[in-house]
Amino acid sequence: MSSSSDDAVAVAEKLLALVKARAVAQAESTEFYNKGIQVQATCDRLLRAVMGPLEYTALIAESCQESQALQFVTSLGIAEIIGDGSLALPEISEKTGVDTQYLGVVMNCMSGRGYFQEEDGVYRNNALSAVLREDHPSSMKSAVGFVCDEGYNAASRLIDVAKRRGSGGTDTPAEDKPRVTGTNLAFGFDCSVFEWMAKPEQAWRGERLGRAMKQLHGMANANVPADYAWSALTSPIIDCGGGIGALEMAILKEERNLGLEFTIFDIPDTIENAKQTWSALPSKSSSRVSFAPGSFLAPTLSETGLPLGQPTYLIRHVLHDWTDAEVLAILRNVRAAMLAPSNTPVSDRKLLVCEMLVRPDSSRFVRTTSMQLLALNNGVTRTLDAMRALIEQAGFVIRKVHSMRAVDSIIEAGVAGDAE
Ligand SMILES: C[S@@+](CC[C@H](N)C(=O)[O-])C[C@H]1O[C@@H](n2cnc3c(N)ncnc32)[C@H](O)[C@@H]1O
Repeated sequence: MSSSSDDAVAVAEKLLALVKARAVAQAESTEFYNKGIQVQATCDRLLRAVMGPLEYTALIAESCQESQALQFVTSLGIAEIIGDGSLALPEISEKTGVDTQYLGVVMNCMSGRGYFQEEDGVYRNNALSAVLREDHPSSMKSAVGFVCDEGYNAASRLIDVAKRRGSGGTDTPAEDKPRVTGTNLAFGFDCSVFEWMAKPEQAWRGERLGRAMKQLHGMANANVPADYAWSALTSPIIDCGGGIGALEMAILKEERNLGLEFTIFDIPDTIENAKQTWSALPSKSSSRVSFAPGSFLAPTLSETGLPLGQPTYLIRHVLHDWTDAEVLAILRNVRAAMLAPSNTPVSDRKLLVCEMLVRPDSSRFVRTTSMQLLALNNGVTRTLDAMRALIEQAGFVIRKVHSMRAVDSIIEAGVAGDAE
């Protein structure tokens, strides 16, 4: 037996032990969640041990082809076209208007990864291809569209951005580095990806991003509403960069949270989208939400439009979109808004930062998403220490860090010092 197959057997035994331990753990427990992450990492270790460096490297390099096969079938709506029935390749080709031979290669790549059930050239949907359908209750269609289009194209220009920024690491002040991103180079615009997607001609991308975020976080952060004591927060809660309010939609689904009040703060175009989205939702939850347009990066507090002196400020999935200097500017503006005079004692005002953090045992999803955030807007997925340092540098004191059965953690902070 070669030493590499010895390793593979040891890893396979570890994998079996983990799968068995997960099978007997309580489905809603932290242990069950953590074992799932360990199973994923151990499967990958097993693959490396069995395949060896050459084949494994070729697989990683060519995974971009699988990503594009996924995009090909998803954007053509093949899962919807097949529906609950079955279709032969020429029929799918005719309905989608694409070359039969190209389609055959792509479908073969997909069925090799487990998508669609194929028998004698006839395809049916299965559990994997079903989530590519728009009408699936846990659809991943927009997530695939966004990751395989903006994410993929932006990442292909990461190296050009890194070269333009030059060496110097984090010691070189961000203002000395050109503000150019992978998306800027890939799509030819020069503002932030959010401003670009808010333009009327790119509205479809902005809407797709909104759905993609909901789908990806539904998958990776579904337990956040249950694992944090939202109902104990003091309202109103100002959600800075709250987007269309995807978090509020999840939190307000729970009866016990219906006493909370939220203000969604975001750039004006996104606020218009958010208002439209909430106008179609039941009043039981929509009556709990109000809106404030502005920019958390404006040069003065009054220009930001941030609601002032409120008890709770929330920043979710925002800081990872920005460089350290930009994060400090955002946090300092939020701190200034928090310090404005009001009836709530300053010592009771709270900042919540809800973010994905990089840890030594982070999953593959966290690591690939970090690449994507970097490519999209020069965003950085930080370690807890790096995030802590920025929050403290901006004048906050961290009170608690909550881990959840999710890729996100929640950092609770107050204003540093006796600021009143
Ligand atoms: C990744 S999304 C997160 C949305 C939301 N917090 C969530 O978790 O679903 C980042 C949000 O930051 C908003 N944003 C970007 N630049 C902004 C600015 N200068 N001021 C306020 N919001 C901004 C974007 O419009 C977008 O909605």
